[in-house]
Amino acid sequence: MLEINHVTVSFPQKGHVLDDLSLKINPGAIVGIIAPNGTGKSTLLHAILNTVHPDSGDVVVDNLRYTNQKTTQQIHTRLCAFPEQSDLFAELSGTTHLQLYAKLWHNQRTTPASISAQLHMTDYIDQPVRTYSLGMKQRLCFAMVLASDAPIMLLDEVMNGLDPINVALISAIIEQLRTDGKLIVIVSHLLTNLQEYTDRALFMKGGKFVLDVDMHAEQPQYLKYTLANPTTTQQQFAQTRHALVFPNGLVALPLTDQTDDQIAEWLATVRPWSATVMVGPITLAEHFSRLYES
Ligand SMILES: Nc1ncnc2c1ncn2[C@@H]1O[C@H](COP(=O)(O)OP(=O)(O)OP(=O)(O)O)[C@@H](O)[C@H]1O
Repeated sequence: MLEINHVTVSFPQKGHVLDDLSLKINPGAIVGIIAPNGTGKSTLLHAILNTVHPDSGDVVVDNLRYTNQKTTQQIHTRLCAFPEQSDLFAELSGTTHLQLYAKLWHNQRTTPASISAQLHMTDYIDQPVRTYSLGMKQRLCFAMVLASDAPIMLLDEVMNGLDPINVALISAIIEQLRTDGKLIVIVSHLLTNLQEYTDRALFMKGGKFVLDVDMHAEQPQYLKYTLANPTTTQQQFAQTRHALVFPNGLVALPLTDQTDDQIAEWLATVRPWSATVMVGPITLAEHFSRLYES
């Protein structure tokens, strides 16, 4: 289990990047951390790894805290962070990188060969990394996390630079990791992709979690439509129905407690106004727009 208890981190001239942040995650869960650039997502992962030391609060991994070298080592055998491409060794092969991670984390469950086959890397895995494209290096970085087989995986921008086929491949593997009981914290700007597999989505703002979406809970339904330049009548219609109005022109009328007749009436009203009218929950991308776009 991973616990973050009242963690505050500040940097000179930045103030609190993390402000009294708390979070508890059980194994077998994928938690997405969402926020615009420069908000503190990576800082949170660094605090979990203890590569950034909190001003106050603490991180607890399976009841262990970063109190001394021994507990730090014990925690670090349980955690594996997605490496930066700049950490790769240009002259070493992908296989050597996988062997290194497997050895450091004492992985006896999977082999570099099975991991490279799973990620369709077999053709080039024995070539030196200097011959890899950006996407090939990105896949190798993910393969290294798999090679660790650590119970907790911290994935910062794992999908960066990947084509849609590889995004789908890695997404499917992440879902399988959850089934295997891994605890995964993922930072990503691909919100439609996160929507498919996260168990929980946490939105950060001002150093705090401002929205915590349980993706398995029944999501409230909305009648959603888009108005580029709403008239006064259209604004009043939305206002009196307690609509959520988004900066990109999306209007969402809450359907909770509305009768079928009422919904049919609203549909008939808004259909001539907007080319796209639909019923559904607020998506992660829509939450993002509402929270961060001015
Ligand atoms: N070591 C540091 N020293 C000073 N300021 C830092 C340091 N690390 C991060 N920051 C600042 O903290 C803030 C949050 O940075 P962080 O990298 O955590 O953001 P992020 O949400 O991960 O952004 P991105 O989506 O761009 O990766 C930024 O303003 C950044 O400049």
